[in-house]
Amino acid sequence: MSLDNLIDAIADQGWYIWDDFLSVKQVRDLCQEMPENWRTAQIGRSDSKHQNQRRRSDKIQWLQPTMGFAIHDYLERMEHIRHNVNRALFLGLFEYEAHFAKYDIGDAYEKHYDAFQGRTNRRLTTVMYLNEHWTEADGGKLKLYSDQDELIETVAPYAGRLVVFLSERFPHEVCISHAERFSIAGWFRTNGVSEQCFDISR
Ligand SMILES: O=C(O)CCC(=O)C(=O)O
Ligand SMILES: [Fe+2]
Repeated sequence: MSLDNLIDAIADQGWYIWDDFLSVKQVRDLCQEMPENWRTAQIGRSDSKHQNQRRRSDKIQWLQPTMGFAIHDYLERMEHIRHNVNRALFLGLFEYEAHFAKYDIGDAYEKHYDAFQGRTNRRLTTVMYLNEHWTEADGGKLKLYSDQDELIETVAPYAGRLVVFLSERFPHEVCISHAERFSIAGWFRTNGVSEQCFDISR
């Protein structure tokens, strides 16, 4: 698993799973820097944001490079990916935004797209998992579907594993979690204007 494999997989199939992207130590360091003040996650753009506990029940906290060394390091790694993916695939990825997510027992995220064509500038989704002792019984798997709604892959949220996929192409869901589940969800965005609206939503 490597950056070259990631680039080839995104070009060929649009998604990639990178196991051991981070070491156990790097995952632990990130967990140490995870803030405590979780906010209920929201769905949709700034003008239509609403909280919908049925569709999405995770709590989030946006990453800032100033939050700590491990977070800064993680954002640097994403910057490295952004640079190399742009160079190889000309996706025009301009910036990266990411939040920690916490799913308590019983939490889930119903099937959704991270981006709708022409309506947001999220192009490439990343999910980093932080669950060191995850087992089958803990549930919380990510299911990735094709745009014809066929199940492509079921992904357990093992620590160190990074999932990357094109935000507009793959509906996906987080199955009900039976244990506390931690992750960093992030999006590479293109710059700017879509359908005459600046998309500055978070
Ligand atoms: O945590 C995951 O596996 C995916 C989360 C997700 O789909 C999202 O935050 O948009
Ligand atoms: Fe998503």
